[in-house]
Amino acid sequence: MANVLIIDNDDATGSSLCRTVTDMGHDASWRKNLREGVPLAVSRPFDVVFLAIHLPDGNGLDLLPVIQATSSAPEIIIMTGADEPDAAETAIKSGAWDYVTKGAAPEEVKLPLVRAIQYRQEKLYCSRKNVTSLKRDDIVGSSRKLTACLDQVAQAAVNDIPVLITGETGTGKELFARAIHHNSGRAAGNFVVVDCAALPDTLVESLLFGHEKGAFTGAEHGRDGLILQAHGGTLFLDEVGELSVSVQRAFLRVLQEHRFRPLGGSREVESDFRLVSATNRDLDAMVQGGQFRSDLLFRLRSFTIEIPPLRDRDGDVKELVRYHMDRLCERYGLAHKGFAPEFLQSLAAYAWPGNVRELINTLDRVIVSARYEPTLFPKHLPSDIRIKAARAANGHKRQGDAPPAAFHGLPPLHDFRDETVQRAENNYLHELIAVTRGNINEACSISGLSPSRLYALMKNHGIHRRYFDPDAEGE
Ligand SMILES: Nc1ncnc2c1ncn2[C@@H]1O[C@H](COP(=O)(O)OP(=O)(O)OP(=O)(O)O)[C@@H](O)[C@H]1O
Repeated sequence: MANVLIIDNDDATGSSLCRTVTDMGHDASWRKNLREGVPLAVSRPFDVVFLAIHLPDGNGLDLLPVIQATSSAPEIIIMTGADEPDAAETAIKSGAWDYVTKGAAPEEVKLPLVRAIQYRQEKLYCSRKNVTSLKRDDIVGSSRKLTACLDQVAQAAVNDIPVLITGETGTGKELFARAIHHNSGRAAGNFVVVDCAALPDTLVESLLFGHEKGAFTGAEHGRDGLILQAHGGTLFLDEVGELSVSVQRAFLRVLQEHRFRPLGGSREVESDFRLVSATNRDLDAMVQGGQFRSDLLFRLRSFTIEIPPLRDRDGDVKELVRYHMDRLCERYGLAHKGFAPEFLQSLAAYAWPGNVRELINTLDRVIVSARYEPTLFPKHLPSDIRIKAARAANGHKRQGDAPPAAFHGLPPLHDFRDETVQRAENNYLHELIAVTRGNINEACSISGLSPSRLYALMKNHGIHRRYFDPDAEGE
């Protein structure tokens, strides 16, 4: 929630702005002259100040530098009259964040305000970035696009504004929502998931708001709803696009006031939760089609994180395969497996319409087909995946796409050698784990390495030492 100060003597403009700001979930203070407005800006931290130019006791632009010099250094949005074409230019030259015309519709005021708040949050994040190290939870991948999303998680974690996570099915939206929670100041509170697609119409209100004993037939005990369970923590609305219109209305009120009345209750209760939502639907199109409330959408997406599909994340498939294959082997009590390079190449060539979830399901099928065999080859892949991957590779050739760099000519020997050694070492280590079934003495005796050298090599390759040392903590 941001703190916004309005300095304007015009009653209609001031009250309309106050309403818009509070409707967006922020705190609004309103003063009608510089005599009261400027001392307030000095004494209390504000994020944004809406400042009129012509005020009863002076020109707002003259005091703009004073407001900017306060310790909270708020962003200033100047309010100009429709008949002052030069005022906008003057405002920008004076270092204001933006300007709006007095009497503008609320929608026109919201965007500069959202941007100013986002800018401040990013600034705050950058200043804290050096001391903040993100807990990635189980998020695997180091592609540029995934790393950019992790940066956004870090930004979202240091403030409390609502976050909307978008992306195709199976891209990891829930995982990212959990990462925001675990890295936030609310990590000690609950992370409560509301699966909006699975809320039965008849029970939705009691599930969300809770109920008192005897509120309806069969309510033998009172019960807290999901919203109250999220008090002090994070409420995650998964598949938010599936909320029915009547529940959207009820939710909007809860988001505005953070208060609600349980079914059968006589008093309202309060819940201080942070909201994160996710969807794979086009909510703007749903607003256009009348299926989603625009005022609710506005509240949900103060900050947006768009998770890219797996096919656009260069190199992540390989990392995900190693990570999830190791977890699956552990779950089935199997020794860890090595990979033939062609196995990984086939997986990387496939488009993964179901994204990471489809990849994990595929690996599950691979385990069934490979069982105790220590190395995975393309033949272990389900045939539909092999066929689609082969078609995708052929498609590239037929369409005359530039062939991969390796086919043009040779890379520099130095790069080629390094990459080959790295790959060979990595395969060797996985084979070693598989062959020795995690017996460190046997692994040292086969490889001729000391335990410390072996552990160091594993660390270089991002392979966890617990494969040989089950008591090892996460690194
Ligand atoms: N980057 C990642 N690293 C490791 N595992 C991942 C990653 N992304 C997703 N997963 C795994 O993929 C599966 C699907 O992820 P998740 O449920 O978060 O996707 P989603 O986008 O919320 O899907 P949906 O839209 O269908 O609800 C989960 O098992 C999750 O742990």
